Amino acid sequence: MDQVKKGLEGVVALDTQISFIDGVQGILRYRGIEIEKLADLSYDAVSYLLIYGKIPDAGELKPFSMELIKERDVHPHLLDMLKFCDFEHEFLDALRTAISVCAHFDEDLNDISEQANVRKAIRLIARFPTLVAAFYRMANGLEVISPDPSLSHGANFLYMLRGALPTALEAQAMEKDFILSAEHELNPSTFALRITASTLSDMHSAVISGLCTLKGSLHGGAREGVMDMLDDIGSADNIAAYVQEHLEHKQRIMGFGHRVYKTYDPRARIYRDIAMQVATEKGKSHWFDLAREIESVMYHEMVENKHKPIYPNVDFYSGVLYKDLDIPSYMATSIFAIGRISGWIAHFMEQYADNRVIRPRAHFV
Ligand SMILES: CC(=O)SCCNC(=O)CCNC(=O)[C@H](O)C(C)(C)COP(=O)(O)OP(=O)(O)OC[C@H]1O[C@@H](n2cnc3c(N)ncnc32)[C@H](O)[C@@H]1OP(=O)(O)O
Ligand SMILES: O=C([O-])CC(=O)C(=O)O
Repeated sequence: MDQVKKGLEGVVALDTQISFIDGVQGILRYRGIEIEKLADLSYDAVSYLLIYGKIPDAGELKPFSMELIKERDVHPHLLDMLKFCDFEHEFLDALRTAISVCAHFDEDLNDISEQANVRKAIRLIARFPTLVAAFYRMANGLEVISPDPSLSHGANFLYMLRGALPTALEAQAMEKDFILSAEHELNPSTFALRITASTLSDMHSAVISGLCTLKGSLHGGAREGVMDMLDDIGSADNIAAYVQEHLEHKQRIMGFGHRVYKTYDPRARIYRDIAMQVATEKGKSHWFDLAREIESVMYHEMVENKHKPIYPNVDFYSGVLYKDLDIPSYMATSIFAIGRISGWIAHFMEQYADNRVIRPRAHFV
């Protein structure tokens, strides 16, 4: 039997047409298009691209967006049931429960035909933001706000969260956040989802596998970790001690390092720009400045210790952006999932289109 690669490092498990990463040069493409070019599109257009393989023209985008808007509402009974969720912790747990309950309301649940899968996909993409915003309102004793059909995916999310319209820049930042979070080849949650799909289980079940896997602090949960770390560090004077102590005890600095990127994560650079713009608009650059300083200290610590540099990943400046959008850290992973859902759907469809059950071997010792 072949030698075991711990953590499957470098193992190529399947062919995909959905995204491409060059981890040495720091290149990420969705369906052949550089992430830098996609960040200015709408989330609806990028979701269409991921699922159907092409950037939609106006005649394709409009009906797709209309379908998404039509499906934003969630059944009031569902919200009633969700009141029993524990909102003290990461909302990911509530989202996982909500998707499980949504499955019972979905008339197509066990229909695994392509047409039914498209209908379920639209409903899932459309309802993730509604659910997460509703949890926030319920957790804080506020009235749940209905979606506004005139707003984009990102603007509508912030509106449902706050009960007030975001600025144009905030709305743009939220759209970009969803786009940058949408897809990343065979990351752990997508792999988990594809394994579930490969058994010909249904879409809701596969998405729940993705959610459960995204939650971990080495994956999507690191975004919450970054936000909490910024709070723990508090001010620039504390950075060096924090970083040195963590490295000395072999503890991870959240939002740094990546299995595939050996250079700067291209998404982190885009997040850095948008986080800076939002901080500037709000006239409060504290978190952004602190993050820049953490990045610099990390770099110098690595150089001094003759270690390979460890760069910020997608979770670092997204965490900073959320702080400047006044989003609490316990929402971070569930907001990541709002973006990631369209990538998950694309992988679910790709797995179904040319399926073989995913079943590797283990080496008995
Ligand atoms: C959406 C996402 O999932 S992006 C990733 C989000 N996760 C995080 O930000 C958590 C912090 N980062 C990490 O734990 C890791 O970098 C991971 C999980 C992302 C990747 O893990 P792996 O590919 O297994 O990297 P591995 O653990 O082999 O690390 C390689 C070396 O870099 C060090 N290293 C990697 N990341 C970090 C970090 N964040 N802080 C400190 N040291 C780190 C390791 O200690 C190891 O050092 P060594 O060679 O001296 O032993
Ligand atoms: O690809 C990975 O391993 C993790 C990651 O960056 C993502 O899921 O966006």
